[in-house]
Amino acid sequence: MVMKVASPEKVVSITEKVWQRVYGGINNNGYYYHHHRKHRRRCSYESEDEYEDEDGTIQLMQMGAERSKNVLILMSDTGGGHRASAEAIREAFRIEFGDEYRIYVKDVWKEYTGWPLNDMERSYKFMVKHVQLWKVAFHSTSPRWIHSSYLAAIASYYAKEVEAGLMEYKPDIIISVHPLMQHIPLSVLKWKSLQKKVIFVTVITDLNTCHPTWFHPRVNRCYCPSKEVAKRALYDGLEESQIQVFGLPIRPSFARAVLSKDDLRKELELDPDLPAVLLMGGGEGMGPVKKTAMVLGESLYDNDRGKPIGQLIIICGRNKALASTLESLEWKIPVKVRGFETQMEKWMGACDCIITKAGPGTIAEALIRGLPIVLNDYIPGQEKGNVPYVVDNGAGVFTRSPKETARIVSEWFSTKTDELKRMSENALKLAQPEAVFDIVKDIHELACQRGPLANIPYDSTSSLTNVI
Ligand SMILES: CCCCC/C=C\C/C=C\CCCCCCCC(=O)OC[C@H](CO[C@@H]1O[C@H](CO)[C@H](O)[C@H](O)[C@H]1O)OC(=O)CCCCCCC/C=C\C/C=C\CCCCC
Ligand SMILES: O=c1ccn([C@@H]2O[C@H](COP(=O)(O)OP(=O)(O)O)[C@@H](O)[C@H]2O)c(=O)[nH]1
Repeated sequence: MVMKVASPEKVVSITEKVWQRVYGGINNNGYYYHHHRKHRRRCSYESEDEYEDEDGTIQLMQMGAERSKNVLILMSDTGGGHRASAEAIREAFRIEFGDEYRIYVKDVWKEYTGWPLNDMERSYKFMVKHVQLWKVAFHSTSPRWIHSSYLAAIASYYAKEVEAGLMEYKPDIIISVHPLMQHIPLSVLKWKSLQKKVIFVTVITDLNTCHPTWFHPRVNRCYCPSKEVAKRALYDGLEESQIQVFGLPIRPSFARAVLSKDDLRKELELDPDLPAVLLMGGGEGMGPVKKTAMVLGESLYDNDRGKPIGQLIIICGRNKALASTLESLEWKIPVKVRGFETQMEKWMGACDCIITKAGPGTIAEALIRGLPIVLNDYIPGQEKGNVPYVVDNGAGVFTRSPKETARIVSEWFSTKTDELKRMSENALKLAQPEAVFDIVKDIHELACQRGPLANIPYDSTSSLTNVI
């Protein structure tokens, strides 16, 4: 692996100083040299044919390029979607780049700071249960001057803790998949003069009406899952060059799933012939799941013929109380009640349609599987815009009424199978299974474009701060 420093004079001299302090050597051609080491080609500033072998024994190499790069993904379990996206990104890095990147998925706030940052999961659960409270909190914090000043105050209060939390992982790249994880880490990077060393990108996990805290003008990239979100980002002051629209990152197992519906049904012990509806409410099993299940249990049973016209799979996520209540009920139709499932691609692949609250992760996954969607609820604010995203694109319907939901599904399974098929086709048109790969490849490109300062080891960044 070779590198010639092609950056402006100033960078060369800064780098030279740091490099001399750390390793003590730079040759006349501007190549950094290292004895007797060969490495697989990774990020490179120049093409291989510009390689010059000094004397046959000295190998030239890119500064620090032989080590894996550390990627820190910042997330919080406020809902299930942020973790699912973080894991999707981790898996896509592994598939695309093997050991070139070392990935850490962390809630740094929870591990290193104090209240209120370390307790966001509980606070969020409480607020969305009292939905009006969440609505007020979401909208009242939307103006930039409000959330910026609030987050700036928290950043200065927890500066040391956040710094310790970030530096523990010596990140070359920080990826935030959470709306409240831009301002504070970016402030810390600024205070530590690490902005040139560390790449910071945001991967937005809301499909439409996202909160403006997602948009921070100092990010290197802001990955927007839809054109609607990109428009908001531009409106909020991000430059076009900062924005990329690839889609919402979904676990690669969804994109790469190959098993047929018949095989999946066998594996999951489902009825091989009856149409199947999947009922869920995000990672926490939220929304009117119980009531909907009970009405479906009746409406998917044909009383005249004395047999079911469909089967029901209910995934309750982390809502254990819901799972045990549903398990204790008597059903006329085949019903499977499950807790938190790790192989959602299989359950979705085995079903014919889905009923869910308007969680962006579940929606994006269902689209990839071509499942028509009945949206039966949404969290005000960030999930509101997901309803027109699905309905206006002909991939599903919205109703809050469990009775109406049951009627729609019964019709899809009996008299309106053509509508079910049409919606399934529309769902597949909206799907973006490759988004997560496009995102990690773009991040890799960013890492490759970074100048040599990005490769200076963390142990030497105090020297870096002094010379910049
Ligand atoms: C009138 C003056 C008000 C001054 C502010 C005072 C207090 C703030 C109180 C509450 C904070 C409200 C935060 C609002 C911003 C939310 C941004 C957002 O979109 O959050 C969404 C995430 C959840 O993720 C979503 O989950 C969904 C599913 O459930 C779905 O998957 C979706 O795709 C996801 O995006 O929400 C959070 O993470 C909220 C955490 C709530 C933390 C409450 C803590 C309350 C205490 C103090 C606040 C501390 C820090 C927050 C600073 C907020 C500044 C904007
Ligand atoms: O048992 C479950 C339930 C949900 N999920 C995943 O959790 C995420 C839920 O995200 P979404 O944005 O739909 O809603 P949230 O949970 O954030 O409200 C999706 O990726 C689901 O596939 C899962 O893996 N197992």
